[in-house]
Amino acid sequence: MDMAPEQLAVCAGIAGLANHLYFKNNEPKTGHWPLLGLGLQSVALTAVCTTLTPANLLYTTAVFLGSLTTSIVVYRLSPWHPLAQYPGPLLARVTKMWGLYTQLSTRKHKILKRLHEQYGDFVRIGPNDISIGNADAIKTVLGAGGFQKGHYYEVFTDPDLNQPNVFNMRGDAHAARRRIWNRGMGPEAMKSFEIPMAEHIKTMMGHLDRLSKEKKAANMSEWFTYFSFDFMGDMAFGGDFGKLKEGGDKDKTFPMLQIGIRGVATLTQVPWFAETFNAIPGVKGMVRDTFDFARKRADQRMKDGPAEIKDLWYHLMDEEGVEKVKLGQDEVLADGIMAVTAGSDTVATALTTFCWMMVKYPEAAARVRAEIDSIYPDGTNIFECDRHDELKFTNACIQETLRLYPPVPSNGARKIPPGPPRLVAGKVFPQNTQLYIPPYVIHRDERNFAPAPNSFDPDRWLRNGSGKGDVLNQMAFLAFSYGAANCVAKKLALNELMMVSTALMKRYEFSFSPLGTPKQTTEWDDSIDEYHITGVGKLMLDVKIR
Ligand code: HEM
Repeated sequence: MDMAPEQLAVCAGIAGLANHLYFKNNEPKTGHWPLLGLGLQSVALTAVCTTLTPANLLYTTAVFLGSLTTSIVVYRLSPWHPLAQYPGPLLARVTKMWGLYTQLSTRKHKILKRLHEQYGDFVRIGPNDISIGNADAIKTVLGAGGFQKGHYYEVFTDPDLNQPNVFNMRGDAHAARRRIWNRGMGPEAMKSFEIPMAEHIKTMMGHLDRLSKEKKAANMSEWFTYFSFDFMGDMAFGGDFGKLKEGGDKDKTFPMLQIGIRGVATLTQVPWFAETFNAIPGVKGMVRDTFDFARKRADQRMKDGPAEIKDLWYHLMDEEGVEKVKLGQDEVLADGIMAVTAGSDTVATALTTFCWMMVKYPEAAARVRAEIDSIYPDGTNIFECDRHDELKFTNACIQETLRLYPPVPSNGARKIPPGPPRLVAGKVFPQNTQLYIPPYVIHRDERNFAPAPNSFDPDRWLRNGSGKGDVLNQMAFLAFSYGAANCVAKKLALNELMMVSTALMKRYEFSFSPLGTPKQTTEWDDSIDEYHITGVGKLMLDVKIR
């Protein structure tokens, strides 16, 4: 057949529309097969309708893809789209490329805050994605009977191991894995983890003492990263990674890890591309190298066998022999890697920000020190967590730090399940809508925390909403998320934050070093990068032993 160009255009146009209809109802799970399918359709259309020459192929492809793209764009912007009533940036409503841009910008939390100020509680931040800035949605979305994690989380799987982990499992599988984790986070475990925690803090303080004597500034974000990473090694694999001992990162674990985590965070916006990306030669090998530190520790752990302190490996491998079905080694390794990535930057960011706050607000620091001195007068039992509850103001400062700078500022999305539309905070959402409830936005909303939601006011936690004009909505504190998939290690993380801060505030006075440390709040805000979790830039402090 040799069609006229107009007839060919009509056929290619119809094929484009048909493809849109198909993809609308069958969301692709990979990128390569649909892309290959589109390419083959162009070739087939050209060959069937006319002579297969490069010029004809180009013409058919242009019309075919043009029709497909136009159809998608028009539908997504049209009043017939089920999310048409929700406002948002034009580009976000049309394409996930906008989400990709926000993720790559590392400023997603700030962008979302600005958008909520502009558009209100419900903002369309993707063709099928809504960000909710209203705390009334928390229980429905994240609480018991809430929604399961969306596509966003699927990419948090190491392609080399190809095993899901507690972070991206759903439903019964997630509940079963959480049960094991919860055993590893019980009171007995909390007590035993105090030992390696204290040892690492002492090692870190050795370095700080040295820097103090040499009158050299300490990069606190670096020291806290070494601390949290080493401690996660103990907690997950029964042994640290040696970063604090060596006082550096000679084998360059962190730059590799940073690239890996940032890459995954980017893929959350285009999960269908993850499998394609991982199929690129060399990618799996790169991932393997990135997490080699964990593999080495796991190998060592298997050689060593269980130690007195029961680590996560002990529980997940069921070395106690209480589970009916045992997990495989790769499944355990996947969770171990997840523990290290989930528990390192989060804790390091929180500690660094706390330190920054203590230098920025010297009156608060003086009150923290006075409180610590009153509970631990001679400092001998400073590493015992039992009396942390008595440090009311110190706890309030940590809470306020986590409120203003939640280490997971935007969180991932939950997805409305197949079936009828669901009501969330008075609005209706159709199946497959991805819903975000960003902590950074919720925490800085005066309906939840007033007065001055953007200011550091630790006393708000002590007043507990009782002051004139005070609002303190405990339900809206999302630093550790909420519900069945909240932070499994919340207690452990708080123990770390309290133990480090009490020990350091007891022993040292900190001040901003002249070496380019962010001193203004805006500068500090700008030093924080979001890539699902967050990382902070350098915090150079001069350290004086008290
Ligand atoms: C200040 C420190 C920490 C903060 C603020 C924090 C915050 C969070 C948040 C907000 C989530 C939910 C994320 C989401 O749904 O996208 C989460 C989940 C999780 N966190 Fe933490 N975290 C901290 C420390 C830790 C530590 C030390 C560990 C150590 C193992 C850890 C392990 C996990 C795991 C495994 C999950 C996934 C739980 C699940 O999906 O069931 N976190 N964390």
